[in-house]
Amino acid sequence: MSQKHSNGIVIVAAGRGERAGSSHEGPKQYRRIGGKAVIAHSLEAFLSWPGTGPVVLVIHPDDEALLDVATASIAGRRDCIVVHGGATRQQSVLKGLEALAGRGVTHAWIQDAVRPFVDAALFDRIEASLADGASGVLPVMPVSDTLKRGSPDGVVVETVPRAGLFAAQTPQVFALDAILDAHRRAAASGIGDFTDDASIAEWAGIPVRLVEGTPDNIKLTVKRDIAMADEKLARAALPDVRTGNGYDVHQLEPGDGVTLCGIFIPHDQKLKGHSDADVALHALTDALLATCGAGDIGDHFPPSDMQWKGAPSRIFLEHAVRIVREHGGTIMNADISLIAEAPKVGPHRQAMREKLAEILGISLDRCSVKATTNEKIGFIGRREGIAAIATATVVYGRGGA
Ligand SMILES: Nc1ccn([C@@H]2O[C@H](COP(=O)(O)OP(=O)(O)OP(=O)(O)O)[C@@H](O)[C@H]2O)c(=O)n1
Ligand SMILES: C[C@](O)(CO)[C@H](O)COP(=O)(O)O
Repeated sequence: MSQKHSNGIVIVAAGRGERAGSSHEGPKQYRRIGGKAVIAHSLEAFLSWPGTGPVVLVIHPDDEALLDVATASIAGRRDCIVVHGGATRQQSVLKGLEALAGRGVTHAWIQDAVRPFVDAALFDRIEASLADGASGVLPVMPVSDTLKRGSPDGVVVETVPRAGLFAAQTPQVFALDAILDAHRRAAASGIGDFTDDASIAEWAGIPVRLVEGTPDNIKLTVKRDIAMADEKLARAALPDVRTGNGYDVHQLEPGDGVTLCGIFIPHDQKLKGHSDADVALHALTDALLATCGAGDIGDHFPPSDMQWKGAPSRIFLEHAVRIVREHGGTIMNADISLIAEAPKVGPHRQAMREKLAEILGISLDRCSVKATTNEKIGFIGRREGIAAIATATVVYGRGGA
């Protein structure tokens, strides 16, 4: 059954974070991870989601200034309602729900400020469950460790079957009237040891539907959780730089010239191959494809396919450039080493670099061509073939490859 609803958000942030230990930044919800306070991550996740209505921030009376600093740059922060919490999470949630009442909200989304990795995909799953008529929704992750019950003196008492057991996350979402009533009744009855709102709903007889949580949506509880969250965000902010390499070799035979890096060089030999046998562009094509795991030149242009007979190798390279761009890549640099006894590459090097710059669509200083002989050793030294080694550097955008 589908029903119209409007969402009010309660973000509880009035705890003291004793298990995480103290810091000069204040309790854990004000600690900076990835350059931003934990509570700012959680708040931004909601404010950037279109389904969000009024937001209540439940804070400790001592933390007004910390909240202002932590959320100063967040658009929409000034529209949030700020109330003071209580001595327990349960009491803080009740204060937040009371602040939502009378604001035209049908459903309350109750969120721990200290779950900074909550995401819009989870909101959408919850929303779908509400639209389907759920009166309460709880995001959960199945428990994956074997569970033991221990005695106070540290001895295993029993193994608890884990089938059907889940770890509860937030946001936990309920019809506002029902959960507010349940919280009020629990408080009036002096029951103050509920650690989450789904257990209050359970106590009050409100059916709660499970939806799949998000593995990353962890609660920052101890010091190590905060350090790991910070490292995770620091890693995510690093540019995604990838390097690919490629190698190719073609045999020489009597002829009138070779094409290397797209430049024809008159010579008394030619390179034998299905296409124009430009080893340099072939190696670079492989290097580019390697940066996004897109196979090699043979996968894209099988030698058995007659349409590539005598083809100019720039079309292979252009294809690789397209694939890199489709994966969100920006080519930063291409470097080719040619290994040939002859012809001399030096006089053509500038033209080769210009050709690479044109095909790759990057500046000349990002294109390098080098050459070396093989000191008359081996098949290259005997002028039986020419080889090329290429390296490409590509930066991929987040959400790209
Ligand atoms: N009196 C309280 C206690 C907790 N919370 C909030 O409830 C969430 C989850 O609680 P928890 O991780 O237990 O936080 P703390 O109570 O701060 O941690 P600790 O138990 O280690 O002191 C946190 O966002 C916390 O700020 C709250 O609003 N009011
Ligand atoms: C609400 C909660 O995050 C769900 O897992 C959890 O119960 C909070 O527990 P805590 O005792 O306040 O850490």
